[in-house]
Amino acid sequence: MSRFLSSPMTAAIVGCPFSGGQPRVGVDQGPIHMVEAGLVKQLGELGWEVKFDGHHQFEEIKAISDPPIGKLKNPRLVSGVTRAVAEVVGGHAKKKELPVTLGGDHSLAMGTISGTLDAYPDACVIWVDAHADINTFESTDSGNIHGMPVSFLLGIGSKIPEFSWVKPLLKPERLVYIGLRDVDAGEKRILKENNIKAFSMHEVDKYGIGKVVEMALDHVNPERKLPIHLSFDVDALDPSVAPSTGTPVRGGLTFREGHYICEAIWETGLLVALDLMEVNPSLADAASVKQTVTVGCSLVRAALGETLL
Ligand SMILES: NC(=[NH2+])NCCC[C@H](N)C(=O)O
Ligand SMILES: [Mn+2]
Ligand SMILES: [Mn+2]
Repeated sequence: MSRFLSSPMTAAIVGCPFSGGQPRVGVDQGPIHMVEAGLVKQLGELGWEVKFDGHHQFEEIKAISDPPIGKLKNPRLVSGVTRAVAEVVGGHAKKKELPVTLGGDHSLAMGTISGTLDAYPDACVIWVDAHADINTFESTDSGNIHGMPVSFLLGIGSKIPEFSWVKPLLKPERLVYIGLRDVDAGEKRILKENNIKAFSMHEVDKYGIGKVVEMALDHVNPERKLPIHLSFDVDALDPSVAPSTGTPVRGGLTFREGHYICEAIWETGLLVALDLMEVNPSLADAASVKQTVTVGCSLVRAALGETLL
């Protein structure tokens, strides 16, 4: 059941083979692997109409010359690609379809969330990740834009002309994190200064995942009536569960905790967009890759209504 989607419910798979927001090759192969693992068919079996137009090639986006801006790497490429993604995701959302964006690196969320907020200005964002991805132009150490999309969406940090298309439509009180455990010092300051609610692994341990999801929803969606964008970085899961990802951090969510989050969000009936990011099939051995791709697909199914009984 979903309050905002048309029936029959349509899921639009947005395949984004993109790696320009971080340095490790291979994350662009994530969406291709998830589709090849049978995701389209699996969602069909759950009762969804599934649209899949093939993977985006971003052919129109050529960053002929893309020197760093400050520390930011591939800025024009990331801007161009995420802008195209925003158009596609926003278009599906306006048609009352559920965009399911497969990454690719998490800089893509600059596009997906812009698209969602274009269609649903009052949407809230649940960001499930080991990382806060909220570095600004000033605070980033790595210069990898996949560690920065949230700051652009909030409109904090120096404005960069190349990213002027990103409207700062996300309000800090409409954002909540679950799963954090590797947050840069500058990011901790930004979270505090902007009063952003975050449930780290410490809170998951302390309260249990059921209570954490409930508290997260109470914060961003107290009356349970706002549309929800779920942005899930597969590195939120423990590396023993999802090893094939570019920035693994130990001490993460268990298989069930990850799935519980997806199931509980689906149960709200408020989901309007989903991202599944940072699956990198070129890191680790074949068995680990298969495990990570499989878990990526099952998280998507859980968020789209698959139940255990
Ligand atoms: N989407 C991710 N996996 N992000 C990792 C970010 C790591 C680090 N905080 C950085 O800014 O570079
Ligand atoms: Mn991450
Ligand atoms: Mn991330």
